Amino acid sequence: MFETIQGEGVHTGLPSIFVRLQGCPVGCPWCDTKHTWTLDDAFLTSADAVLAKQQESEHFFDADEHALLSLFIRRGYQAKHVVITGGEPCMYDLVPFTRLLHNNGYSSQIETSGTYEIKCDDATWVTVSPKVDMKGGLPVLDSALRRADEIKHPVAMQKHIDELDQLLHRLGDKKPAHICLQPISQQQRATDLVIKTCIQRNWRLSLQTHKYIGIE
Ligand SMILES: C[S@@+](CC[C@H](N)C(=O)[O-])C[C@H]1O[C@@H](n2cnc3c(N)ncnc32)[C@H](O)[C@@H]1O
Ligand SMILES: Nc1nc2[nH]cc(C(=O)O)c2c(=O)[nH]1
Ligand code: SF4
Ligand SMILES: [Mg+2]
Repeated sequence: MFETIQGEGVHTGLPSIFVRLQGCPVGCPWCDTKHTWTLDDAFLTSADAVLAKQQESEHFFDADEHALLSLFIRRGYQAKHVVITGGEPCMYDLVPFTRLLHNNGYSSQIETSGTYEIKCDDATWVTVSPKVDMKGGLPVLDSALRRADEIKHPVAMQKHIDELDQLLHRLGDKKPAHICLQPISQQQRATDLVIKTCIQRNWRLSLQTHKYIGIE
């Protein structure tokens, strides 16, 4: 859990509290948060120990929605936007947490792969970064994409754009309002391809801006 600036997608630039939920079975080879994949009780520790981490590790803490809200206040966070990411946050039922946030003056956003059913408040902004090789299969992904406010598609090569085209084709006129392409791992070739494609299609460029400016 940390306070920073949203670095990706439509809300880029917005001060945000990030809550990174532990566990993800999807296994994207280029994932930049591989330390969140395991969910092993051997790494269960206290909130204070996790918040004091100086480097990435698989250690995590257990908290309900009320404990998280209390921690925001105890740590003096000023941001009013909460980004729930992971790992794969939709392994968890996020209805209680997102409702509590909205009742306390926060807005919320979920960053999900679309591999699990999305359970959250209606007012939550949902960003789906589609992963096609997953457990839930295409029905789960299609319903996630229909709920999505924003698609943020990671791209390294043309094949990834072709995959997105197939997904969008299946959705027909139920496409999310915002489609962003995000170069994988700041690679120059991926960035060039994404710029060219965004201009052609009138889609949005999402750079991982936090990585360019060296913040979390
Ligand atoms: C680490 S994932 C966690 C949330 C969820 N599991 C998902 O994939 O959306 C957060 C975002 O980072 C993106 N991402 C992960 N590794 C990346 C990389 N190396 N380059 C660009 N984007 C990456 C994902 O596609 C996703 O949009
Ligand atoms: N600053 C910042 N913005 C982000 N947007 C999505 C992120 C994520 O890892 O889900 C992320 C992240 O890790 N840091
Ligand atoms: S789904 Fe998200 S957290 Fe899981 S491996 Fe892929 S990018 Fe990483
Ligand atoms: Mg990240």
